[in-house]
Formats: sequence, C-alpha cells, structure tokens
Amino acid sequence: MKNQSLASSELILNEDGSIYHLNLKPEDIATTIITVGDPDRVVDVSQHFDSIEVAIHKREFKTHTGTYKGKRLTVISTGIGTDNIDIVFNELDALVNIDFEKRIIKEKHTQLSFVRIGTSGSIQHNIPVDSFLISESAIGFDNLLHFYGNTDFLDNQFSEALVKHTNWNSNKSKPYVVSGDANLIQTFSTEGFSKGTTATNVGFYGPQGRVLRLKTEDANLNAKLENFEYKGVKITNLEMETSGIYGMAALLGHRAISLNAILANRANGTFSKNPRAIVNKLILKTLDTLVKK
Ligand SMILES: O=P(O)(O)O[C@H]1O[C@H](CO)[C@@H](O)[C@H]1O
Ligand SMILES: O=c1cc[nH]c(=O)[nH]1
Repeated sequence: MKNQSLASSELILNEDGSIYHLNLKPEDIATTIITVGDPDRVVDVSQHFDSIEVAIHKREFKTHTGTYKGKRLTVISTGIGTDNIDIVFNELDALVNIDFEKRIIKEKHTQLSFVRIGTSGSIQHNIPVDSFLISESAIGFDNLLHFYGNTDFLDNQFSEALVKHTNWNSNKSKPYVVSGDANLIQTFSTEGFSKGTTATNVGFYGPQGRVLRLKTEDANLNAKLENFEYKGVKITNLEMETSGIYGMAALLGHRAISLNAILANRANGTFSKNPRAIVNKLILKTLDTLVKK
C-alpha cells in the first residue's frame, strides 16, 4: 500500500508542531514511558528523577521527561478511562512512528515500553489492600478494541467462557481479553508482586458494582467475577485502563505492563488507610526495577 500523506484532519498538529492533545514534539519523549491516571501523580514520579528536561501540561495529559539513575524516562498522566488511552497511545506512537514533516508513516518502527502505575480494587478475599499486583492479562468491559481491525491476538475462548458464566447482558459490549508483555512481566516478577487478571471497567460505580443510590443491572456481577475460573485463571481486580493499554500496545507493536496498587478490597469491604504512601512505595519499586541491570 502506498504510504500516503496523512490529512490535516487525521494527523493533527498544533502551530508549534506538537501533537494535538498531548502538546508534545517527537524529541520530548523517552522510549520507556510510565503512565499514571492522576496528573498530580506525575510529580510523585518525577520528583525522584535526577533532572527533568521536559514539563508540558494540556488538559488531563501532564508529561515530564527526565532521567532516573541515568535512564531516560517519560511519565505521563492519562486521566481516567480507556477513551483517554486511545488518545495517549495513538499520539505517543505518532511521535515516534510518523514523520511529522512529510506526514507519512516511518519505514523503521520504534517500539515503546509502557509501564502503568495505577490503583485498583481487588475482588478476591486473599488479595489484601496495600498489596501490589501485576496484570498478566486484562479483560476489557469497555469497547475500545472493537473499533480496531487486526485483533487476532484477543483470547476469544476466554471471553466466551466469561460471557456464559456471567450470563452477560448483550446490551453491554462483549468483553475482550488481551495479555501484557511477557518480558516486562518477567522483569517485574520480583518479590512483593502478585499476578492476576484485571477487569477494566467503564466506570467506578455501577460498572464496578458499587451501589450508593443507584441499583446496578446485575447485583451479582462482582460475585460472578470472583468465582469465575478459566483454565486455572481467576479474575483478581478491577480498574479502568489496563485493557486499553494492553490492546493499543499490541496493535501498535509496543510493550506494556500494568502495575496495580490495591487500594480497595471489594470482597472484604475494606479500603487502604494510607493510599498515598502505598502508591509512592509502588512508584519507587517501579523506578528501581526499570533501572535494574
Ligand atoms: O489510579 P489510577 O491510575 O487513575 O487508576 C484507577 O483509579 C481511577 C479510579 O479511581 C481509575 O483511573 C482506575 O483505573
Ligand atoms: O476499587 C477501585 C480502586 C481504584 N480504582 C478503581 O478503578 N477501583
């Protein structure tokens, strides 16, 4: 296929040559990128850097690039949800894999490594608050990946089993199952991390079975997720970005891992007494693992 020039409605650049939402130029990012949900968490990460060379903020997307113990790293906030992951991943990929001058896809592909440092709620009694969990794979209850082609890597048998087990309401989009990067998972498989399968939800309340004033469509959904098992794999935790991160990374040829600080245990009804401290502990553990030889 001819490498056609991308129209100005598709590859959108700002007046200064930066990409539309993130406001970043190609030279502003490292090839190892930490994603966090909360823009305030960007500083919680970059405060540990030796130095910061780039600090740019637009909307919920705050970016710092610098070095940690000599390794160049970027940390960026995505805000909440897989809709933002679509923007962040397409634009970060464009920064390395599209020639902004010629507006064409580069011949040589550059692979990025993504590490999510996020918070999450466990649905299993034995995964306590204040623990850390690696998402080996993610189940998307969002529908982001269904808008893309070439999704042969999705585990459809796993999805079918889950649909059957939960008697999934067909008004909701079909869950999709996608894995994290095996090498990154191996690198982070050190003491202090458990591993699991993460369900990514389209909301924090109803979609995660939280009832304040509103009833949910299926009051038993979390219990069904808790006791579901497929080939020995159980669903461990709920959050709101990992399926999009794993799916977009797989589509774009990047590597990704999602690390979760478990703040809530939904099965036990408990919440961390010191969420800030536990997230900061995960940040330091992540940074040190990234520079480990
Ligand atoms: O702490 P972050 O990374 O934002 O992650 C979790 O926290 C938010 C909800 O409170 C959602 O984004 C969820 O995925
Ligand atoms: O229960 C939780 C905790 C953090 N983030 C979530 O999405 N859910």
